[in-house]
Order: sequence, then C-alpha cells, then structure tokens
Amino acid sequence: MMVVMFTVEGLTKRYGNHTAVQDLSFHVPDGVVTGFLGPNGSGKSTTMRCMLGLDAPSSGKVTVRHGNFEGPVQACKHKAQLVGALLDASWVDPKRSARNHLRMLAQGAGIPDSRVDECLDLVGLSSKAKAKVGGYSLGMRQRLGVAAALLGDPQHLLFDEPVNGLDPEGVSWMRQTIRYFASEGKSVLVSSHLLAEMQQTADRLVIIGRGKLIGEYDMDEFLGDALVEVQTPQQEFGAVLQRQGFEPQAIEGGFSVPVEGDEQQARERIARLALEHQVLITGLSSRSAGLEERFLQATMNEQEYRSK
Ligand SMILES: Nc1ncnc2c1ncn2[C@@H]1O[C@H](COP(=O)(O)OP(=O)(O)OP(=O)(O)O)[C@@H](O)[C@H]1O
Repeated sequence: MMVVMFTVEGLTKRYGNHTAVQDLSFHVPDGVVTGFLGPNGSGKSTTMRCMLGLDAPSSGKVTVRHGNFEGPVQACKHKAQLVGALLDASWVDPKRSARNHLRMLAQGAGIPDSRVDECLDLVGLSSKAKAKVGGYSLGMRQRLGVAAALLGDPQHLLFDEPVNGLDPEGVSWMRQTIRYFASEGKSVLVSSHLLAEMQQTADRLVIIGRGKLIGEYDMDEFLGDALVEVQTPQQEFGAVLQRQGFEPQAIEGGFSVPVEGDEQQARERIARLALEHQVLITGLSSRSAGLEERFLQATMNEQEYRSK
C-alpha cells in the first residue's frame, strides 16, 4: 500500500477574475515518481507554488506529512527538511560561485555548511564549485537547482519542468536522479511537457486541464494494453488465436491482438502457434500507445489554446 504524504484537497486559485486552478484534489505518495501533466496554462506551476506555500490558495488546502508534522508547508519550522523544489525561474546571482550560492541558502535555512559540499557532490558539481554561476551552462544550472533543493535532505521534492532545455545527457542524468530520490522513499512530483521522457520517468500521473483534474492514473493503467499485429493471408488463424484465449480483431492483411503484460512473450506464443498450425506469418510486430497519444486523447477537450 502506498503511503500518502502530500495531499492537495479542493485547491482553487484565482488571479482577479481568472481562475487558474479550480477545486483540484490529488495526492503524491512516497517512494514513487508522480508525473504532473497538463497543456500550457492549465495551472501546473500555480498548483506547485500553492503546494510550496509560495502562493496562498483562494480556497482548499495542501497537507504535508513528515515525522510529527502535519499541515501546510508554510506552517513547518523546518521547511528545508520537509520540501525541496526546483522551480522554473530559480534566480541565482551570476557573480556568485555555486558554493557561495548554496552556502547562503544553507545559512538562511539553518543547515550546516558541510551539507553544501555533500550536495554539490551529489549533483556532480564539486569540480565547478568555485566557478561563477554566470558561466554555467543550462545543464549545470539545473544541477545547481537540484543541489539547492536537496540541502535540507527533504522528504518531498517538487520539480517544475526539470528537463526543459537540457541536452540528452542532462535529460538522462535528471531522470536517473529523480528515480533515485523515489527509490530512497521520497515523494517526487515532476511536471514536464516532454511526454516520452515522462513515460520513462514517472510511475503514476496526475493530469489536469484548464485548472481542473482530468484524472490520476498508474502509468501502466494509463498506457493500456499493447497490441500485437499479425500479418497472415490465412484468416483461419483467428480461430486458433481465440482458442488460446486471445481476442484477435481482423485488420487488413491479418489480425490485431491486444495483450496484457509482456508483449515479447505474447509475440513468441503467437509465432509458435503459427508454426504448430502451419500458418504463414508475413509480419509480426507490437506497438503500445505512447504517453503522447494517450495524453492527447485524455486532454482533447481541455486544451486552453487549441489550434483551429
Ligand atoms: N501571477 C499570476 N497572475 C495572473 N495570472 C496568472 C499568474 N500566474 C499564472 N496565471 C495564469 O494562470 C493560468 C495557469 O498558469 P500556470 O503557469 O500555472 O500554468 P502551467 O500549467 O504551469 O503552464 P505552462 O505549462 O505553460 O507553464 C494561466 O492562464 C496563467 O496566465
């Protein structure tokens, strides 16, 4: 059973007449990566700011639990141990070194200086610790942002678009780092526009559109079954597949067969059946709907700025 340690309940945030987030409820369990998806302007950053206590909700509440504490982030005396965040617009003085930047943050949060070097090491920036941040590449800045989020060794991590603009090596590093945090038992909420990347990173999804919840899903459940496509001129193979418990649907030149679980194994079983029954197979392939395909289906009516 998943332990729910970060809960958003009935969150609404209005800016003047504009409702950015409306009656939004979801949870972020410990020990897994929760992907936070939604079209542009759907309210992800607003939600994350409310979760961090950087913006006050118009109504609704955010509850964080860790140790003896239970309440909104801003009510916690030791925030740095509770929540760490990498937000879109983390400002860093370009003339400061990475180490000095982190020392300043650590001092403000009552964290010992020794933790600064540990965090620089964790994100692979030790050798550049004394360099001015102004000369850092985007990838190095993101690493520095992660180091800043980690200073208090927080239980909960919120990352807003962490891989935006990173090169493939940076993206891969960020993915592994995020997965590592979850494997340590932390709760991790990550927003991203890069759906293929999210498919590889997240265990579950929270999807919003126009500030409202579309759904919370396990990644596997959301992606649904894979399809094995069998090309054969022998239509009688359909009955063979049925007798073996498959549910083949006739398509042009063969069958499409939904399979649960291991699609490689299903392909092998189908190939063996064809061999046993002397059926000629001219093509055997499998495909699963990517996250992008499913996401577009789920948010079809929710795009704030849809092209006509
Ligand atoms: N400080 C603010 N004042 C007024 N309106 C705001 C403010 N912040 C956000 N909004 C509006 O609230 C809505 C949600 O914005 P938000 O940035 O939370 O969405 P998002 O899902 O993070 O978008 P994106 O993926 O484009 O970053 C948008 O219509 C935005 O213009």
